[in-house]
Formats: sequence, structure tokens, C-alpha cells
Amino acid sequence: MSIHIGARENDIAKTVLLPGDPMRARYIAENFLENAICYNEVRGMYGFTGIYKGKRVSVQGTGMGIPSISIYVNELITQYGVKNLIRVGTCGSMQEGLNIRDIVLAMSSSTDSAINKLRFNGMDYAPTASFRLLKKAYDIACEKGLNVKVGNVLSSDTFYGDDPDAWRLWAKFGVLAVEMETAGLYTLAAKYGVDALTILTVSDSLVTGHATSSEEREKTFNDMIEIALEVAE
Ligand SMILES: O=P(O)(O)O[C@H]1O[C@H](CO)[C@@H](O)[C@H]1O
Ligand SMILES: O=c1cc[nH]c(=O)[nH]1
Repeated sequence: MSIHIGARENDIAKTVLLPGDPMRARYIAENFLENAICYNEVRGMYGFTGIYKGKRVSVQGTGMGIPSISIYVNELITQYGVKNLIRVGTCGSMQEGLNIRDIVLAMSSSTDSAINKLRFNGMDYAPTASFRLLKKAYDIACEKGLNVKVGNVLSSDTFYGDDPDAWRLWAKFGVLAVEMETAGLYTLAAKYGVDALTILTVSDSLVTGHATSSEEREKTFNDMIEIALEVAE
């Protein structure tokens, strides 16, 4: 058992899907995994392990933001030996033509968080996806005929920022979408020499103002989940 995950040593698979929402973790376990066992209920942050097409896979809620996902990722890697971490999250589109339900593969992550400024003594670090997982996910998405975009995302510390137009600067420099965890995930994966990838579904658009409901965010992003499960090793 670790401080935030109430699992025994071998309860968690080598590949873990990481939704921010613990209810999305339960949805994935109930609808995609065979023989799923719930290994964690600490803080209501559900974690499950089950079988997908013969592969043992886990899914662990992470909560929202870099501090929260960092706790789970640290414990999954250092205390449970997890090797592949695949975030399955939602994001807000910053680009015209990137629409609700489109899929984004985060090749890299910019951030307004100070976490890496502190870690690297004021210098900049470029959090980057595992090329192996990224290529595999891209190939699978193309085979499925899905509308997938690959590029830079913004991992923001704020969902409700003070300046409603702050996203426009990032958009001007080609950032595809905003979410809240990937910079932390990729940095920790690099630190520990494991593989990480973020797959996102557009839940709302900062460009058009279109948005999905919280129930849709929990339950209807199946294409992203299937890509992540196909990528799992
Ligand atoms: O849907 P999840 O995975 O939680 O991801 C996005 O949604 C949350 C904000 O609503 C943040 O965690 C953001 O990154
Ligand atoms: O706009 C959005 C949508 C999802 N997640 C975010 O962090 N921001």
C-alpha cells in the first residue's frame, strides 16, 4: 500500500490509463475491462485492474491538476512498478477546426505552472510524450478513421483564470488545446525512465463556446478510451 493508493504490490498492471475523473475510471472498468477488480477507493480516487483483449490493464483516477496527478504518478511508478502511463482526459480546443469530440495526442506540453521552473532552477524544460506510445496511438487512430490531431497542449494550473483571453497567446503559437495535467505526467515519466502519453477528447471549444455536459465527459468519449486500450502493452 502507498499513502494514496490502497493496492497490494501486484494489484496494478504495468500499463495504467489515467483519467482525471475517478468516475470515468469506473466507467472504463465497467464497460471495457473483463473481470475488473477495484484496488483503490482511498479518497474516492477509484483504481481498477482488469483484462482488455487478453492484456492486463489498470485504470486509475488522478484528480485535477498537476499536484494531484503527480501524487498518483509518483506512487504508481515508484511503488507499483508501472511502466506505461496513458492519460485519457478532456480538453478545451484553442484552434478553429479542432471540434467537440475530436481527439488530440499531446506530443508536448507547455505550462503556466511553476512546478518545472522550481525543479529546474528557473530554466525551461520541454515535457514530451513517449514517441513509441505516440506513434502507436497515432497509427491506431488513423486505422480507425478517427479525426486526430497531434501537437502541443497547454497544461494550465487554472480552470477559471482571471483573464478570459489568456488562451489566445498560446493559440497564436500553435497550441492545440488546454487541459491541466500533462506537463506533470511527462516530466515524471522522464525522471523515472518510463513511457507516458496523453490522449485527449475535446469537451469544449474556447473558439466557438460549444461545450459538453459533465455526464458526457464521464461516459461518451469511447474512441479515446479504445485507442488507449489498444496502445496498452
Ligand atoms: O477530464 P480530465 O481528465 O479531468 O481533464 C480535464 O478536465 C479537468 C477540468 O474540468 C482537468 O483535470 C482537465 O485536465
Ligand atoms: O477548457 C477546458 C476543458 C477541459 N479541461 C480544461 O482544463 N479546460
